[in-house]
Amino acid sequence: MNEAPIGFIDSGVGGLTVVKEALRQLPHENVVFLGDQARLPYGPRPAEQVVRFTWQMANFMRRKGIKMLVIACNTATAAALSTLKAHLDIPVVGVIVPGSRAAVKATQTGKIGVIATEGTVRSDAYAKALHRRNDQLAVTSLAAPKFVPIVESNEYTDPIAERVVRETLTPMVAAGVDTLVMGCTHYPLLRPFIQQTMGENVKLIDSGAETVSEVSVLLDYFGLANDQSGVGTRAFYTTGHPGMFKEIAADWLQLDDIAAKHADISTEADHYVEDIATPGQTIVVASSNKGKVAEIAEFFANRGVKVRGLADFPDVVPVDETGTTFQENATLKAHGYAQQLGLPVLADDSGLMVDALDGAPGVFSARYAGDAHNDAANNAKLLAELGGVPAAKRTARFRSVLVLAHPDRPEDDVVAEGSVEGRIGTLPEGDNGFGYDPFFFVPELGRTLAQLTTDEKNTISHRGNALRALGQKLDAK
Ligand SMILES: O=c1nc[nH]c2c1ncn2[C@H]1C[C@H](O)[C@@H](COP(=O)(O)OP(=O)(O)OP(=O)(O)O)O1
Ligand SMILES: [Mg+2]
Repeated sequence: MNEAPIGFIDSGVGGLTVVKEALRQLPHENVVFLGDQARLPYGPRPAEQVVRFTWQMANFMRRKGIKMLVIACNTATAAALSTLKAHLDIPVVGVIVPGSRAAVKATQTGKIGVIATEGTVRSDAYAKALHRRNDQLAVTSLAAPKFVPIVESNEYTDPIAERVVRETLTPMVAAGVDTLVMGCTHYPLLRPFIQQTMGENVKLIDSGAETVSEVSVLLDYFGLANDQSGVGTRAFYTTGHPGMFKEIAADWLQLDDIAAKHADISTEADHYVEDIATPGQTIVVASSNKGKVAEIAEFFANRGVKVRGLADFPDVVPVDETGTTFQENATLKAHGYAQQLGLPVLADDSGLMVDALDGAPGVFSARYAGDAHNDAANNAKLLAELGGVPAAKRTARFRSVLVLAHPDRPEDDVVAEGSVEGRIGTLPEGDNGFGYDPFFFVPELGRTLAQLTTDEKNTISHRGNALRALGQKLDAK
């Protein structure tokens, strides 16, 4: 457990100011970061929506098996900290209390300023936290909605940033505070301009940095600190484009080997769900098709779940596909293997449906050219059958039906399906994938499925779509 990572979540790159401090104060700890850049900024959004987005990030993090969750975002802390704390059985830390505590400690005159997003200012969370400690404090709050976009667009060192900071902070300068809380984790990237505008005597409080001190205390308190020596692992995810993220992260963290990955959290539950697949969990996929198993394994790897195929169970007796529909065959396979193995089993039955061939080969896709699984023979037959059919009439789709069966609860099947539209080419293109992939051209991508990586194929394929639908059904249960 102590080697489990600490999870940091934010609406964007701002949370990296917290991660930076964590890498400095807690270098042995393993760290996972997620920035929801695709839906940024959080500041102007209604609190109810911020709560839902924050749950999606938290559920993504739970799949990574984190031992502690840091909400490295003031807007999300103000909106969602209490509900996350109430439901999760790991420590959850927000940035507002540590920032307030540091401000109370720093002020001499009792005049404290807070700059934050509209959402945080509207919630009044800082003023409340400060007044809970000392109701004599004079608190001036100011929303700075232009700061987050400047940081996210990587312009935080530009002259334009200097001007925006100067203009925004004019009322704060007039308030005569001696301590200013940077109540948004994006703002420390603008620190030089903020300090210059406020004057060198004003103490700036970095709420994120203060939070890491709190994390450090809690790790010891709960006996969760990682005793390993050496530098921990760092994993970075963004819901946006990894390119821009990497640039800012590399600059700010002074790390040049940042591997940032795209994360799709749109299918995560936007509320608390009790059972969530965590690392160490294994799913048995009822398939002897290596390509299929590899795709399903890749999908679940992003969620921390290991996948085993039938190749791992050499004694299992093959189940015949005697059904007339994908769903019948998937059900036969899922139950046949679940009974034999005594484990929950996920089966996929899939196939290609070509319009010009009235939906053939359909459920017979695997044995189109005979009994054996012979991709080359199947593709040759497909080309022969389509001989002379012009490109515009070669429309087709792949379909996948998934059935998840439990050995002891046969009535509890979860069924999901997905499809992808395309066109059958005349020459094979690409070496990845399996089956009919080299001939399945996807017009929107200008490539065949065999020209995509497994990850890319999953984002658009029938199987990927079916897996996402399955995930949603499981989360809703
Ligand atoms: O993404 C795909 N890319 C290319 N071809 C595909 C795909 N998805 C299904 N297909 C075609 C080929 C396969 O041979 C047949 C599925 O038949 P299907 O019975 O579901 O699978 P299978 O016999 O290969 O393995 P198993 O039954 O052990 O899971 O449809
Ligand atoms: Mg089969």
